[in-house]
Amino acid sequence: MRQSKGGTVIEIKDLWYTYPGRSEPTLKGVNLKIEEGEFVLLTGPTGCGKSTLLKTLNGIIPHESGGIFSGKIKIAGIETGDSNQTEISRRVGLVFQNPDDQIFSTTVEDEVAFGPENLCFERPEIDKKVEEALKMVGMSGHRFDSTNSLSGGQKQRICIASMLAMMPEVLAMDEPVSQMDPAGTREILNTVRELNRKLKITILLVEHRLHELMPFADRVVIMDSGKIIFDQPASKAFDQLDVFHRLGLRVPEPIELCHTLGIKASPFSAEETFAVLNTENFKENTKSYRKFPGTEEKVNSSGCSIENSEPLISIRNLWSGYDKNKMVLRGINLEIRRGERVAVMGTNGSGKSTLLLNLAAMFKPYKGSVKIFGEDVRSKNPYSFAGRIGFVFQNPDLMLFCDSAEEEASFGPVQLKFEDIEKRVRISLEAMSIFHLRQDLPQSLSRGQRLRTAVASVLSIDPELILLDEPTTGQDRVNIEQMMDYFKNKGSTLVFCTHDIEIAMLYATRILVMNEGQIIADGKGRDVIKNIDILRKASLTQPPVVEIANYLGVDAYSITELVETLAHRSPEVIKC
Ligand SMILES: Nc1ncnc2c1ncn2[C@@H]1O[C@H](COP(=O)(O)OP(=O)(O)OP(=O)(O)O)[C@@H](O)[C@H]1O
Ligand SMILES: Nc1ncnc2c1ncn2[C@@H]1O[C@H](COP(=O)(O)OP(=O)(O)OP(=O)(O)O)[C@@H](O)[C@H]1O
Repeated sequence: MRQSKGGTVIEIKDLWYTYPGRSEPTLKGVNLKIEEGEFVLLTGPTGCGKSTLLKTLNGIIPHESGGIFSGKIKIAGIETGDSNQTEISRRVGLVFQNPDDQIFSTTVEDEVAFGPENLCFERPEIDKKVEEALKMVGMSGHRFDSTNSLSGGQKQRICIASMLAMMPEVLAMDEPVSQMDPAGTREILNTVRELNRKLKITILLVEHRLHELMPFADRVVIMDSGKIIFDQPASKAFDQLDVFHRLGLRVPEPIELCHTLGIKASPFSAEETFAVLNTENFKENTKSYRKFPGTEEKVNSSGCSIENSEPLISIRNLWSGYDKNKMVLRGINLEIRRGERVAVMGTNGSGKSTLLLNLAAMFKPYKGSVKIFGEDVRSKNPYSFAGRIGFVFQNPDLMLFCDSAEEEASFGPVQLKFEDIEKRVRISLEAMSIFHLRQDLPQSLSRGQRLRTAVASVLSIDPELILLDEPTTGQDRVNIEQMMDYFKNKGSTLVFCTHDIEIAMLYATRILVMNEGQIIADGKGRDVIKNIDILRKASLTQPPVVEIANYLGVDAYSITELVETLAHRSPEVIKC
């Protein structure tokens, strides 16, 4: 059992860091003090330096990275500048942003055992730690699996388990749950919080989805352009909502709702919001509300005019997988028409990425048929669809191999011998807000910037069908909106996997819910999310605003709709 020592565990003084080859520093005088047992949420716009800061804590920067480093970091009693990597990693566990950068063993068991082995525990103790850590992340059944056979969310669970098996004094986590389903996210964050409380493990966690994290954090720190510009207790963080809005960060729906209604309150849950709204004062005020400023219809209400068009994709009884003895997709029937924006949701490992790979003709069906643009994929070479389908992998790094973002975006148009390459590249880089980074080496961009580079490389071929595997992970609000608005305004046919129900409700014309390789629901978002049994089966939850509407006894699917519903109802009708 760890011994609590009390006091300051992380102390960063005037930290500056410039990556090799860059003229501008990425960290510009960071000062931060964290006490033992604190749970600190670190957020900020994409590319502001969060991952860079985390890498300085476990010594990767500067010990492995090179570059120009100045300032002091004292962590769990040692100075990182004077200590070697082994000494630092005994104290600090870093969960990487990209699980593929962290995982290097071939089996799950070896991966999780690696840390305790290095700490020289006896074999029975190592086995016990592996078992406990896998149990904590819900992966006990995968102990002997190959790490290559894991889905994105399963890989993230293994990365967390590897760190939990060591029980370091400080756990630095870089978007550790970004690819996890909502139920899994909550379970794992509960576990981390429990360890934080019981064992006083200090947590510094980077995340954009504040609504998922706020119930767990003690303190919120915001970075912008390499500096810490905000540091507040979690309970007071949203008193300065303008900071979040100005930086384009996502604000939890209950807080955004209260703000829109002009109520000064920061509830995190639907229940707390209901308590805030269920006051005489509020009910009295609703009498005078007629039209709220800045409310605009955003949620998608229909699958629109596409119902009669020819399907672009037609799938009949599809069985598919990586091994013929273990089918992943089991009897999928699906049609997708031009202009639809389909969100694919469901538990980690339920087969979403595998379905997307089938839609991209990267698999041949084991049983059943897949027709893309009317052509049966069995009789076609996948390359014959080049230029017509654009696919972005869950891990964008798998598709970035050029020397600059600009070259990435021009690769497809060059291969397809388009004439207007320059124009296509510019439009796609601008659409993803990375035109200013066009000369940068993709590997030297932040995760959010790399993901947008990968999307730009697909947009530049202007494909008929766009397939994106979790395109919103690790992005701030502004970038998510910009990307999804682009597809919406262009009328793209888009299929995207996501665990983000709020984004799916805002941008998908249709939601598919998967469970154990089957589609268990398929319809308009507002119909799908009413079915609590389906949501539970697929590890999903209703968006907070819908839960709040349920509490109030009204029908609304977005903040806008809820505000307008409240405005047009007599307060007595609201079932408070
Ligand atoms: N290896 C590298 N070489 C050069 N520059 C880099 C490197 N890694 C990151 N940078 C630059 O440092 C800045 C901060 O990147 P970092 O990954 O720390 O941002 P972030 O806040 O974690 O972003 P995100 O939310 O997208 O993950 C970015 O502008 C990026 O281009
Ligand atoms: N390359 C592979 N080889 C063997 N099995 C695999 C491979 N990739 C995925 N699987 C297995 O197929 C199943 C479905 O994986 P898939 O990646 O399609 O799930 P997912 O729903 O996209 O999950 P996530 O939400 O975690 O991304 C999982 O049980 C996974 O272990």
